[in-house]
Amino acid sequence: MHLRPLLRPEKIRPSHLHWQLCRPQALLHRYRIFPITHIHTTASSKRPPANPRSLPLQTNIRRTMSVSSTQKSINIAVVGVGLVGSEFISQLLAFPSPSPFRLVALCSSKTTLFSKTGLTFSASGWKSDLAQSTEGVNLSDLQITLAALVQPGQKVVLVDNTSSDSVAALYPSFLQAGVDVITPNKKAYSGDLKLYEDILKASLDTGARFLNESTVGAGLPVISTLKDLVATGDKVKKIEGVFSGTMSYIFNNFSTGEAGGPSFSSVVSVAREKGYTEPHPADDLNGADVARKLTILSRTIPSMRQMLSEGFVSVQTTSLVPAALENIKTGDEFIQRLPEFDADFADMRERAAEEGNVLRFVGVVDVKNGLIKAELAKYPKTHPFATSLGGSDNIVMFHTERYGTRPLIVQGAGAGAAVTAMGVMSDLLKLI
Ligand SMILES: NC(=O)C1=CN([C@@H]2O[C@H](COP(=O)(O)OP(=O)(O)OC[C@H]3O[C@@H](n4cnc5c(N)ncnc54)[C@H](OP(=O)(O)O)[C@@H]3O)[C@@H](O)[C@H]2O)C=CC1
Ligand SMILES: N[C@@H](CC=O)C(=O)O
Ligand code: NA
Repeated sequence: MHLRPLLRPEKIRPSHLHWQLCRPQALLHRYRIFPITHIHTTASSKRPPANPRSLPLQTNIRRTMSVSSTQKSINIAVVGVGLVGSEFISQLLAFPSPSPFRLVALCSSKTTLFSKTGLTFSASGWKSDLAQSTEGVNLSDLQITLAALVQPGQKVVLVDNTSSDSVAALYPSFLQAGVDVITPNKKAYSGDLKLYEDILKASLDTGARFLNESTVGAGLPVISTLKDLVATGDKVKKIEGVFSGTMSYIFNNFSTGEAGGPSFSSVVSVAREKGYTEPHPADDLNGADVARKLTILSRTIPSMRQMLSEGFVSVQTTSLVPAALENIKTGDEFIQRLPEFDADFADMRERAAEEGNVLRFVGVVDVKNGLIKAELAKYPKTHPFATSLGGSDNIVMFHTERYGTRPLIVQGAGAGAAVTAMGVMSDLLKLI
């Protein structure tokens, strides 16, 4: 087996973006059943219709959100026009007129389009206009330009649809300038603690908001649910579930509890084609994506945030990336080499199936015991993690004082462009 060796015993702080790594086989002997008593599906995994006019009722609701004669449109600058960014722009431009939003800037990694009165596009569309722009990308300049647009009653929003650390590092300066920040990018909220604290401070100083619903569970209401639980004084005891759309898709298809099945590398490829993976699929398979999500959730719970900032808690993370593939630079090469390890993964699957189990990649934030972990575990094939999840479904169970023995459960598609962009749009609507 060529999986990552066990690294011990140091405590690694999520604030420094490292995770304690464990070898999955060591953990596969564990057998756990969670007391699930109620499953409430809060979001559909169906892709929303591209044209809002096809839903008259929805259109009416959205029309009430359009800007009134006294209200100014919200100026929006979008950085990152990949899978999620492109879908976000489609959803934004599909808003019925008069829209409460005005798109003032678009930035790819190479070019920029800007108009303070609102961008208009040629017949060939925004993608081609952006590609043909001769203006390069300078986000410090963009910050100064957007700051100048902030006025009393005039909101300006940066929507970061990249997975870039360097864009994330600029959030405090945008927020200090009064620009709201909305993003599905996990880097700022799960990375260096100083950056996270600078974001909180800048937001407090200016009242500019930072919203990141899509960083956990894509469009599923996970962050907003947790914030509501905390803000209303409930005590969160534990959060557990399947937090990765990629890992969910992989194991829902790879490990069904029956002998045999598709190769590991083939299901990873399909997850990538469907747009569930991070730009580099190793960031999903090494558990880092789940560890980031668990860190984001933990920082939202005051007692956990305290423990994290004091270095008392680490995120124990199981990596599924074979040691030989750890330093592969591109996603394409990683996918190309993965079949070399199919036999190892098939072996894990067969051993689980022989015991009547399936493999699932789960995450736990155990507030009571100060424990955070992302791991590959075995579950009986009758367990809800085996029977109730399909596609890229996430399931997140909040065990709290008020919810007692019946956890609050959020379940539905947890990755994919349509549902992620919807989460970004829902954050935008919170500003109206
Ligand atoms: N896909 C999903 O299901 C989900 C994704 N997310 C998050 O959403 C974000 C986007 O994901 P996704 O759309 O799938 O990824 P993509 O790789 O498709 O898109 C990211 C885009 O960001 C661009 N980019 C990178 N750095 C910069 C920069 N400095 N300035 C401007 N543009 C830049 C890239 O351009 P180029 O290609 O030229 O490098 C690329 O087009 C990520 O943070 C991801 O974690 C969150 C939840 C679910
Ligand atoms: N790669 C991530 C995308 C959403 O955060 C996942 O698979 O969950
Ligand atoms: Na979410």
